[in-house]
Parts: sequence; structure tokens; C-alpha cells
Amino acid sequence: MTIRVAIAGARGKMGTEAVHTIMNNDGMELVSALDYKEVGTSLGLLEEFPNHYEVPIYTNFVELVRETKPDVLLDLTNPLCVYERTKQALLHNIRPVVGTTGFTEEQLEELQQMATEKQLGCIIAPNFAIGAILMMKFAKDAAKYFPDVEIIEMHHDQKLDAPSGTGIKTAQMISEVREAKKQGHPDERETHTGARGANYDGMHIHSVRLPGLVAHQQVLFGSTGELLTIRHDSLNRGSFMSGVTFSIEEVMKTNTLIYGLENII
Ligand SMILES: NC(=O)C1=CN([C@@H]2O[C@H](COP(=O)(O)OP(=O)(O)OC[C@H]3O[C@@H](n4cnc5c(N)ncnc54)[C@H](OP(=O)(O)O)[C@@H]3O)[C@@H](O)[C@H]2O)C=CC1
Ligand SMILES: O=C(O)C1=N[C@H](C(=O)O)C[C@H](O)C1
Repeated sequence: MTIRVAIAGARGKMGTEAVHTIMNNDGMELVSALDYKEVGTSLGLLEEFPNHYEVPIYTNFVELVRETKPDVLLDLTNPLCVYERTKQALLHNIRPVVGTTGFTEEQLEELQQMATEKQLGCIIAPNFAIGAILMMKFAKDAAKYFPDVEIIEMHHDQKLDAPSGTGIKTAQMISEVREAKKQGHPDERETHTGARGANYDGMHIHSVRLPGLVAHQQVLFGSTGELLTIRHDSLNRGSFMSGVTFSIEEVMKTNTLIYGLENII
């Protein structure tokens, strides 16, 4: 069966790459794109893919669903709009695959409940790169032995959310095996607000934003006389594409919400 995919965020850094990945996949068909403003009526892919029809662009989700009948909505957009659209997709029985980050824990819970009620697959993947997933798994393992941990995530300077979805997911995974604890000196205080970064169960997450970076993270564990560093670098957005393909295939086989690819690889 060919999986019919619609995409939101097709013109973005991730979206551009994902469009090519889907167009080159024999098991998938890119049937439509969702935009939020009128910027043209097609993605202009005919030169590169002359045997394909122009992929139509919609600004109205209901129309997109009615006219192009996607199985899956791939969302690579913006933390401000992703929650409402993911809900809308589930309501219309479209399976969301979401790479967009910035969900609150309450939003994730609500979507989980909705997917379960609808018996519909939904994948929310804070990071599609296999190396990043392994980094998070290894960090979770290491935290059993090294409870003192700090996370440094580093991204390009166009990123809207901080900490990154990967940084938060790493802290959540570590929290599953580590008692919440306050790190550092009990009397420490910030002389400049934010110096110690975000705090998740006592773990500090530091966000670096610089031009030239893509997506990088190190998880630092400290103990008596030793330091363990687990690091992952995405050097380009190609690193995310096998995870995108995998998620589109997997979301068709499940009837619940999966938050994080570590649960299915
Ligand atoms: N899970 C993963 O592995 C990865 C996740 N990400 C996440 O994916 C998201 C996109 O990243 P990236 O491609 O770098 O960002 P970009 O800003 O390059 O792309 C976002 C795209 O979404 C469009 N957009 C914004 N708002 C809406 C809306 N309401 N409806 C439809 N489209 C909209 C933007 O249009 P316009 O520019 O015109 O506003 C833009 O084309 C981010 O949340 C990022 O954190 C990124 C990399 C990997
Ligand atoms: O915005 C990005 O670029 C990325 N976002 C995701 C995140 O917030 O963790 C995944 C990856 O780090 C790239």
C-alpha cells in the first residue's frame, strides 16, 4: 500500500529535505502541503520530478483533507501552531508524524488521550536522528551510575524553542532512572539570571544558539575524579531523514501515541 502523506512546513529547512525524501520513496506519495499564508499554489517540483503531478498547497486543513485524503500529516513547523494542528489531524482521522518541538507535558498528555480514544497512530519525535536517540538511551543508562548530570544543547540561531525538544526528552528519560536531586552547592545563587540554565528535576539544561551550528548536544556526567561526556552532532538535516521515513511507516502500524523513537527502534 502506498502511504499518502501531507506535509506542513514544506518550505522550511526540515520540510524542504523531507519533501525530497518522500518524493524519492516508492512506498509513499506526497499528496498535499499545508501552509498558513497564500504563497503560491504548488511546491514547484515538476522540474525535478517531471512524472509527478504538482503537489497542491492548501491553507485550509479541512479542504486539504477532503480533496487529497492523506493517511499521514508530517508536521515540521513551529512550536506555536503544532499542538492545535496535531489535534485537528487526529480529529479528522489523519495520523500525525510530528518533528516539531515545543509541546508542554499537558499537551502531550491530552494528545495521548485523544489518540487512544480514536485508536489512531501518532508519532511525536523530538529527534529523528538515530545517533541522537542512541545518545539519549546511553545517557539514561549512564545516569544509573552517575546521578550528577548537566545537559548542553547547541543549535543554529533560528531556533524558536529553548530548551530543545531533545534536551527536554533527555532529561525526561534520565528522570525515569534517577531520583530528583538538587545539584551544585546548596547555597549557590545566580548573580545573573539564567546562569545555571533551565532546571528539570534538578538537572540543568543549557541552551547555546549560534550561526554555523545545526543540532548538537552533550550530556555531562560528573563523579569523584571522573567525567563522562556523551555527545551527538547532526551536521546536516539529512541526519533526520531515515527517522522521518521510519516514522511515517511505523505510524501506519500503531493505534496509539508514541513520544520518542527510542520506544520503537
Ligand atoms: N524532530 C527532529 O528531528 C527535528 C525537529 N526540528 C523541529 O522542526 C521544526 C521546524 O524546523 P525547521 O525546518 O528548522 O524550521 P523552519 O523555520 O526552517 O521551517 C518551518 C516552516 O514552517 C512554516 N510554518 C510556520 N508556521 C506555520 C503554520 N502555522 N502552518 C504551516 N506552516 C507554518 C514556516 O513558514 P514561514 O517561514 O513562512 O513562517 C517554515 O516554512 C522546529 O520545531 C524544529 O525544532 C528540526 C530538526 C529536526
Ligand atoms: O530546531 C532544530 O533544528 C532541531 N530541533 C529538535 C529539538 O528541538 O531537539 C531536534 C534537533 O535537535 C534539531
